[in-house]
Amino acid sequence: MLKLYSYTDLSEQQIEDLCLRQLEDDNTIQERVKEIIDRVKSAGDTALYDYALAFDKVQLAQLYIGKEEILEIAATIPEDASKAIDTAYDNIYKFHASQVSKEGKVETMQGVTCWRESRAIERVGLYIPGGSAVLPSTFLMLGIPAMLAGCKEIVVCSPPQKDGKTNCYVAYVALKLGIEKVYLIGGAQAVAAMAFGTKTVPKVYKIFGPGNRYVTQAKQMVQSLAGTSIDMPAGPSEVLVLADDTANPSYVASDLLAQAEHGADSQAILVATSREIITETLKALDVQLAELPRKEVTARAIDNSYAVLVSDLAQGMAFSNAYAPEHLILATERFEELIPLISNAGSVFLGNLTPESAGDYASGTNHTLPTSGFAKAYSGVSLDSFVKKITFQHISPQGLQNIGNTVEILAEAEGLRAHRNAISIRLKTQ
Ligand SMILES: NC(=O)c1ccc[n+]([C@@H]2O[C@H](COP(=O)([O-])OP(=O)(O)OC[C@H]3O[C@@H](n4cnc5c(N)ncnc54)[C@H](O)[C@@H]3O)[C@@H](O)[C@H]2O)c1
Ligand SMILES: N[C@H](CO)Cc1c[nH]c[nH+]1
Ligand SMILES: [Zn+2]
Repeated sequence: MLKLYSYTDLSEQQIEDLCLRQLEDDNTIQERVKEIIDRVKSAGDTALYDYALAFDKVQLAQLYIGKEEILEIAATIPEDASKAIDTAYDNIYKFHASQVSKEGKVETMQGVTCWRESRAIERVGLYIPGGSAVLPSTFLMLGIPAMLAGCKEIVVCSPPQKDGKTNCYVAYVALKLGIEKVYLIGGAQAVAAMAFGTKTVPKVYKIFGPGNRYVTQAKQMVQSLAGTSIDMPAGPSEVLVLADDTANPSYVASDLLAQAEHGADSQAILVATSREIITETLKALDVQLAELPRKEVTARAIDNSYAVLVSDLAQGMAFSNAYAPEHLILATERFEELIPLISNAGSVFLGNLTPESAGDYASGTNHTLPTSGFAKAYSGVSLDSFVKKITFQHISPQGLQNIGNTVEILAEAEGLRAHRNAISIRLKTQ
């Protein structure tokens, strides 16, 4: 059952506390992940085989499946599933291809020209979750922009399944993306392997992808331990639904449950402008929950969630901005007027016919998004995440005359004579 709060009765501190995600056991997780990272760093592949046995309960013969096996496994995909993947692929491709942009050159002063060019990050690592559910959709969300950006080496890790392989959906996506190896490695050990490299797993410059708390913690740790860059902390899924009396309570309940079913540490928050919407949504939620195959785990996430009663939509938006949800659903016909009020959210779903599941799989936007309040400062994955922007400049003889003295004076003001000289020597000889 969802706990219920009334916004007007909450103090600022209580709102802040409500916006904290479940943080119990953080120290234990940190210690365990550090141990895993250290062991992968020192023992390499041996550690990876050991962890596959310990956590995924499989004795692997090899740490990856190669081209032949990918082809064989992909061939077993049911036809309706391959068609659905094709459609999702096309939409995600179209949306991310539209993000390819070229900036113009800018003459900041006559003869001084500056510009930026994008270059792909050469070696990237993609983590595809596969613990409680295997997520080939994440493979599309990461693989398509990596390919569009032109990344030369794309290393893919996903936990091995019970048969010591990956499933036909992941294999089919690998085939579509032209990826010839899928490493059968999950959790913090996969992140460590890609960050430090092992005999089998190539070291990468940047690691992408969502995952459970072990994966997310490991990504955060390898930034300082291995100097590896990461996309963002993309941990347990969460949703905040802001509903008014134009919402359909059954739809709202289905959206809350959709994110709750990801895992017990997921959160589904209902913010509503009337008690009636909350009551009706909770009724629908109970009915729908009882029918779900993952009802135990989903119910645990619901226990970890709550509803907030607000006086109007603007107050609801204030709470949403404080919470900074990974997904924000505006279950109201008045969504247009709320758009300018949104300051913190990973991805937003507008109106009563736009379920968050559409974005999870197939509409085109990326589903790898910041959780735990990180939407206050991070964006979700996009094509930009896979490139660096390099700046260029060129100065002509006229430009040197125009800018020279400014640089000389500023260098002198900082007491950096050699900087000044690099200009003066040129001015004298021109
Ligand atoms: N934020 C996003 O963009 C986004 C997108 C998709 C999924 N998700 C989230 O990704 C997560 C996927 O989690 P998952 O667990 O199903 O798969 P996962 O692949 O992230 O994790 C599975 C791995 O965790 C490791 N592990 C499990 N128990 C462990 C333990 N006790 N100690 C050390 N390591 C352990 C194992 O190595 C296992 O292979 C969910 O929380 C889901 O909500 C987030
Ligand atoms: N909702 C997840 C992002 O938080 C993405 C996903 C994949 N499959 C289903 N859902
Ligand atoms: Zn989802």
